Amino acid sequence: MKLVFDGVTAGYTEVPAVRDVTLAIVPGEFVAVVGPNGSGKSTLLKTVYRALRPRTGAVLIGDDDAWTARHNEVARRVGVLGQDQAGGYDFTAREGVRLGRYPHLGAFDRLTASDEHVVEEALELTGAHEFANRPLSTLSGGERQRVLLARALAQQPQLLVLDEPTNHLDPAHQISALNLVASLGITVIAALHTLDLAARHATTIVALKAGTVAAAGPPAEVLTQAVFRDVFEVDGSVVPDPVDGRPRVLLRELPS
Ligand SMILES: Nc1ncnc2c1ncn2[C@@H]1O[C@H](COP(=O)(O)OP(=O)(O)OP(=O)(O)O)[C@@H](O)[C@H]1O
Repeated sequence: MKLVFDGVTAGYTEVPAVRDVTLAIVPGEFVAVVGPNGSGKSTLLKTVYRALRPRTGAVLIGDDDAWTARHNEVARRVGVLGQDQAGGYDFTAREGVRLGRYPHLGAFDRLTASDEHVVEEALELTGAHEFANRPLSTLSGGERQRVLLARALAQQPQLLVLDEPTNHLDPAHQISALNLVASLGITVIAALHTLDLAARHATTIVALKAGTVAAAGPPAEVLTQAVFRDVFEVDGSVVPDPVDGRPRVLLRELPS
């Protein structure tokens, strides 16, 4: 599914948190949105999943404006793992994942056997089946994060919006979660803090600085000395991993 930001400005006060963002994301791309704290990553994602309406500009999902299309159509197509999205703590993990099927159901429909199959598959893929019957309130941060990812997958979306999906995850689950979403072949836009993960998993990196796009393109074009310094205020280099040859991002403090 295509995703377009056309001159998007959005925010919470008179000072916008993202300004005049224009990006065209082609179907199947894995876009990592990176940038320092407060640079507007979550705000930009919120304009896609209808948590914050752009003040000016438009967000297009496929050929439809995210904000004027019928809500259910957008909900069906867009899977979301947001920040602080825990909610429903009395649910078990499995019940939480079942919520991912609701956009596909009519008002009085119940989950069918095939819906339940999709739910079980999402639980398995994320490894959340191990604690599927436990209340969400009893899960660790990383376990809950895997349930939220399973819920987004259970929706079988055409576009996945992930706000710091690796938050709370241990190294093995960080890698498996990003491999998993990349393997789906759908369009993914994910706010990521770890540049190394962005370099290894994304097809495109968008670097935000103070709410505007400082650089956008393939990882090798965006993760440059200039961007490390100008956007992140660190020194950095990208080197091939000695084992698999894929990129590794090494960061250092700026020389004083
Ligand atoms: N609900 C809100 N009300 C007012 N200002 C907000 C609100 N949410 C975010 N902001 C401000 O908007 C700006 C962008 O925030 P945003 O959460 O998009 O940044 P981010 O890049 O996701 O940051 P982080 O890396 O810390 O998660 C920040 O200055 C933040 O303080």
